[in-house]
Amino acid sequence: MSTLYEKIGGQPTIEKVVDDFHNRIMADSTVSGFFANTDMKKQRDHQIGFFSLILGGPKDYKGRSMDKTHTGMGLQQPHFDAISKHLSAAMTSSGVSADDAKAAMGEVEKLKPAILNK
Ligand code: HEM
Repeated sequence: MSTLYEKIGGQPTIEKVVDDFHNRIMADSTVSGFFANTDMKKQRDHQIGFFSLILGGPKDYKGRSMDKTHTGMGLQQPHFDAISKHLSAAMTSSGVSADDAKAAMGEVEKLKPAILNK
């Protein structure tokens, strides 16, 4: 059975999704401020590694755990919803099918308790 990572087109699609995702985040003033001190080049590498990992692709994520990463940011449900919306839109505009995008967002949804850990 092929993984979601393979189904959506592997590394090239993930790279496209992450670039589009970051453009959307930085254009949204409700969430862009959280990334004011973030090295977006490093963030790009980590996001590509992370999405590969959670979609069943190569396990070469080099970043921190989701609870450690987001702790102390005071994140609330609306922040999570905004970021999820940008990720979902980035997948659709990168050619990921509606079904595959929905399945991928299901994996992201599972991380919510760790990300909104306060
Ligand atoms: C929706 C699901 C989310 C996923 C899958 C996700 C994933 C990640 C990953 C993989 C990293 C890299 C960690 C590292 O480099 O060690 C990261 C960092 C970060 N995330 Fe998220 N995140 C999510 C939601 C959010 C939300 C809702 C916010 C705020 C609105 C946010 C703000 C940040 C910031 C500011 C960083 C960079 C921290 C730094 O500069 O060290 N994330 N996230």
